Order: sequence, then structure tokens, then C-alpha cells
Amino acid sequence: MRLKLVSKTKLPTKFGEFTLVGFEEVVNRNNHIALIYGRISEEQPTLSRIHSECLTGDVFLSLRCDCGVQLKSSLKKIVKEGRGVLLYHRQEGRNIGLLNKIRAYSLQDVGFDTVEANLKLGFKSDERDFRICADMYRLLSIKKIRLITNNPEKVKMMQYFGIEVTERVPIVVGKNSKNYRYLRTKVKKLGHLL
Ligand SMILES: Nc1nc2c(ncn2[C@@H]2O[C@H](COP(=O)(O)OP(=O)(O)OP(=O)(O)O)[C@@H](O)[C@H]2O)c(=O)[nH]1
Ligand SMILES: [Zn+2]
Repeated sequence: MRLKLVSKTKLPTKFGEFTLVGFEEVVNRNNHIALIYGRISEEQPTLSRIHSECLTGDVFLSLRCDCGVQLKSSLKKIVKEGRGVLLYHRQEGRNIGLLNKIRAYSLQDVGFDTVEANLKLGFKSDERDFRICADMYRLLSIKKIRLITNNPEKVKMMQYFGIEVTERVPIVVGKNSKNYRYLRTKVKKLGHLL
């Protein structure tokens, strides 16, 4: 087993009361969390968001990306639905890490786009490992999801790792004048459906 469920607790938030579940990767001790709302059924597909960590967007509401607004909107959507799960996938900067993301932003300040900046730093355009998300679903006994995303690759990855995606639920929020170029690159080079 690559991942273990460590502990659970209640997490009241301004959106509603969630159950917070903490996970640890066995090999490197990296941590991830899930926020569960309402009663999860094994039969019915669960509305779910896989949210990749973005300190600048999630905490400081950076306008360079759309993450902060997407995070809040997903939590609201799940509460409105009455049940669902948000996986907070702690692979910052598409898994190049916070400091490399700052380096990538710095390259974008002088004209590179988000993909070119990753390549220039010696990374792939997307270094994330979505296997761990499938493991989190399995540990939560979730087999079928309606996945909130604009990224078809995430849908493919979940199917590949054995989680049935019955629907892709688009999330078209967080566009602004500062992230126009970033979002355009995601559409053109990373296949996002925006
Ligand atoms: N390397 C790098 N990572 C970035 C950059 N901008 C945002 N990120 C990271 O990208 C991740 C979010 O990925 P996105 O491409 O916005 O969206 P997605 O998760 O693939 O797809 P959605 O489900 O539609 O949101 C977070 O981990 C961010 O920290 C950037 O310019 N460079
Ligand atoms: Zn972001």
C-alpha cells in the first residue's frame, strides 16, 4: 500500500461542516487531505474535486492563476449537492514544488509561458502523480466519481488508476485580466476545456 489513512476529525468551515481525513504516503511521508461532506454512498457516484495545492492561489488568492476561486467554488458546490469529497492533493506547482514554481513565475515575468517555464527548468509540463488520488478514493471506499475539472487528463488518469468517472463537471470560475495568458496556455498546450 502506497498510502495510509492516519486520522479523521470534524472540520467546521464557513461553507459547512466537513470531515477532515489525513493521509500519509508510505515511502516519502508526504501528506494529503480529504474534506468529506455528507454521507458517501458506494453505489452512487460521488461529486468530487481533486484540487492540486497552490499556496499562492489557495491562501493568498493570487490572480496569476484560478486556484483560489476554484477551491472555494468546489467546496460550495459540494455543500449545495449535500454530499461530496474534495481531495487536496499536495503536489504544489504541478509537483515541481513551491520554490520552483516561483522560479517558473519569474520566467513567465520575462515572456515564457507556463509550459515553457517548466521545460526551461528541466521539468515536464506537468509532473503530478495522480495515482495517490486514486489511493485516497479507495481508502474512502469511493469507486465512482463525478469529477469537477476542466482538465481531461485528470479524468483519464482516474479511469486509468481504477476509479470510474461517470461525468466531468466543468468549473468555469476565476478568470481575470491577470491570468488571461495563463488560462489561454492551459487551453492551447495542456488541453483544458475552458
Ligand atoms: N509549474 C507551475 N505550476 C503552476 C503554475 N500556475 C499554477 N500552477 C500549479 O498548477 C496546479 C493547478 O493546476 P491547473 O493547471 O490550474 O489545473 P488542473 O488541476 O490541471 O485542472 P482543473 O481541475 O481544471 O483545475 C497547482 O498545483 C498550481 O500550484 C505555473 O505557472 N507553473
Ligand atoms: Zn494556482
